[in-house]
Amino acid sequence: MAAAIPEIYPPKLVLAPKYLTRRSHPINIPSSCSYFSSTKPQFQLLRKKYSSVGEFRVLHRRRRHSLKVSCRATGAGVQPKGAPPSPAEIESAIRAGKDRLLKVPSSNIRNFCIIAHIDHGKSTLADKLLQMTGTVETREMKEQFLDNMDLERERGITIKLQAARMRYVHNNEPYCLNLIDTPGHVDFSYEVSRSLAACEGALLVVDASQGVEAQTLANVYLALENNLEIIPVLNKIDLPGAEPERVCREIEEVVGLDCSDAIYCSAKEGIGITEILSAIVQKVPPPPDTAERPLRALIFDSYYDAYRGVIVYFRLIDGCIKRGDRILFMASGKDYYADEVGFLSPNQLQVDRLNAGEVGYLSASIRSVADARVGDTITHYSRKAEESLPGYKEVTPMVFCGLFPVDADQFHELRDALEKLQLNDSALKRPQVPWDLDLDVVSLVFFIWKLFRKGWNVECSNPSLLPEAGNRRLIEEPYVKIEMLTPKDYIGALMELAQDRRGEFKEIKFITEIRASLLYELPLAEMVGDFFDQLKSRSKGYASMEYSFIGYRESDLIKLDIQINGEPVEPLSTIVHKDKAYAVGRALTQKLKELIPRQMFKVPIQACIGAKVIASEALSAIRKDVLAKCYGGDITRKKKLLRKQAEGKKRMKAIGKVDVPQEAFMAVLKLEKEVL
Ligand SMILES: Nc1nc2c(ncn2[C@@H]2O[C@H](COP(=O)(O)OP(=O)(O)OP(=O)(O)O)[C@@H](O)[C@H]2O)c(=O)[nH]1
Repeated sequence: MAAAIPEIYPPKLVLAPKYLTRRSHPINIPSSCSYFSSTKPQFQLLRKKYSSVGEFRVLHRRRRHSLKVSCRATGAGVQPKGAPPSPAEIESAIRAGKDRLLKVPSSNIRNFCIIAHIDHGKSTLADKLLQMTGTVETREMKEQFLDNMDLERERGITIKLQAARMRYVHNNEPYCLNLIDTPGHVDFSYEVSRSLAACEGALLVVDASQGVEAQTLANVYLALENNLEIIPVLNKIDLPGAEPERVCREIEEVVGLDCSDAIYCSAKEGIGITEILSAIVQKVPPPPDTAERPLRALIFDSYYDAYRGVIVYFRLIDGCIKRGDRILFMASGKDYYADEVGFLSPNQLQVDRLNAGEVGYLSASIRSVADARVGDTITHYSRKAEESLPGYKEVTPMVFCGLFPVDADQFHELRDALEKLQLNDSALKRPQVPWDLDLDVVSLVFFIWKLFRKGWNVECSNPSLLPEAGNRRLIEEPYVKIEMLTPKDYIGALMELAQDRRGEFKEIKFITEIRASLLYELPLAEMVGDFFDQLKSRSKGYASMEYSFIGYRESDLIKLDIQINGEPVEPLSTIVHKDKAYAVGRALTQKLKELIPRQMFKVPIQACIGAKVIASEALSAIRKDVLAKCYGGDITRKKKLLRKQAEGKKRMKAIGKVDVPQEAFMAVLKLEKEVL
């Protein structure tokens, strides 16, 4: 254990600013120090490891010039921070649980993740593992440690991946267990696939009272594709409705996994946790020892920190990474100096170096997450890996959304907010909106449609720009393949739902006597919105689904325009399937009639396809009783007053402009979802 101490307690040296102002200034360094940092953050040290005498270079980040600093033997100028610990200090560190910083050989490292359907108890189990291994003190435990984004807590689902290093002693040998938490929601399958690629094993957590769900299957297939060792765990056995034996049989039949030594557990009650930890040590293979190869690290998550730039979470597949290394992101082609490397336990802890097989984080003053995307490979700038790690995918936008503030004056604030969001989420593409225009337009939920005209193809994401039917040859829309797993009683209801949404039936399979899998292909436009809600409500919450993009297909789509007082309102234009145009048109006009305030003149509200009006409503005029002041009196006088009023209204109608209130756009958005 004593040999590992320098790794645990690297004596830190702080380089005083006065030594960074002149070139080639000699510095005296105590020989016990292994690395140092600078008190001036704008300087980055290129060589941090050195012997007591030698030279190293200091780089000024912004100016990109470097200083040469030579070192002599001991003396003043650099203060060591923290002397090596005494044996008594080490013992107390072990007692306090801080010995998890201890390095273990790669044969004692286990990298694993937990895969499960949403709400089957992944986060609860992860928290219990952290607690049982002493990684997190019980009193430090927040409600759930791994779901530590506010949004995640609020919604109760895991969105962003997190990782944690745990120390576990098995048969008197210390092991380092790295847990990578995966999001369980259908929308994050790429992130799940990258975190699976960072592991050698997976705990397959299945709710013993519910059984295998669509997403369990999808994630198990992903795990099998990545050659992971899968350990089945049946959770929630404390529930009265738990049937672990039945669910075991279901896993064997549906997934084809041997469940003879599946672990029964209750993450909530803490039952079966030790068995799970032992199974991880015994069954999950250790990472191969490839520390000598050129560096290759797989990024499985990243986030933007306002002070340190992008923080990258990665798994070291080959080689090693040290603080101060010049690193290259192979897909984005960007290079940086690693300011800080460390691991998560589950809070970030800095270390000097990480080796092949370990999971850690780094910060390198990276400005945008787009430079270090999930799935990208990190290598050394000077000793590049020949090939990047497989599986990297550019995330292509599938759903487009028009965002707008209720108050049109806040467009610039909205733009700033979107820019910030984009720094943090590389999947977000900012719209090409002419921000400088006085925009009080609103767009509905858009997708990309592909248009094929004679000889050339275009992509269109704005319905108001869709050419008339005569000017285009064909139009394609994105399609998805969808698999629904449902108890057999709800098969009819779900088939009806899919068919209503223009779904093409592909296959039905009975995976057990009582559960079936339905396969459909349908347009993405029909699936976003409330499809998932409908699936849940029609199956009383028992069905689950999984989908994947399968490509573009030709479709009979048309543009539906809305005209108010004869004027087209472009932001309300929408693209709908021909068969649904009438229903959408009718619903839109009716809703607008309720929302637009009455004017002094009659306002027609029409839904049109090209020049053809398919639905129409009229907003009646506010009438002033112009005859009120005529007590009795001459009929010709009354007629004259009425004629004058009618003329006035006619003139107003011709020149009058109807303001559509922002609430109307919002309500139409909601309605679109309901009708579609
Ligand atoms: N009775 C019982 N309830 C449990 C057990 N494990 C988890 N739960 C409950 O199940 C619900 C879902 O648990 P989570 O751990 O949030 O589920 P999850 O799989 O992480 O969900 P996502 O983060 O959304 O993917 C919570 O209300 C937990 O309290 C268990 O062993 N027994």
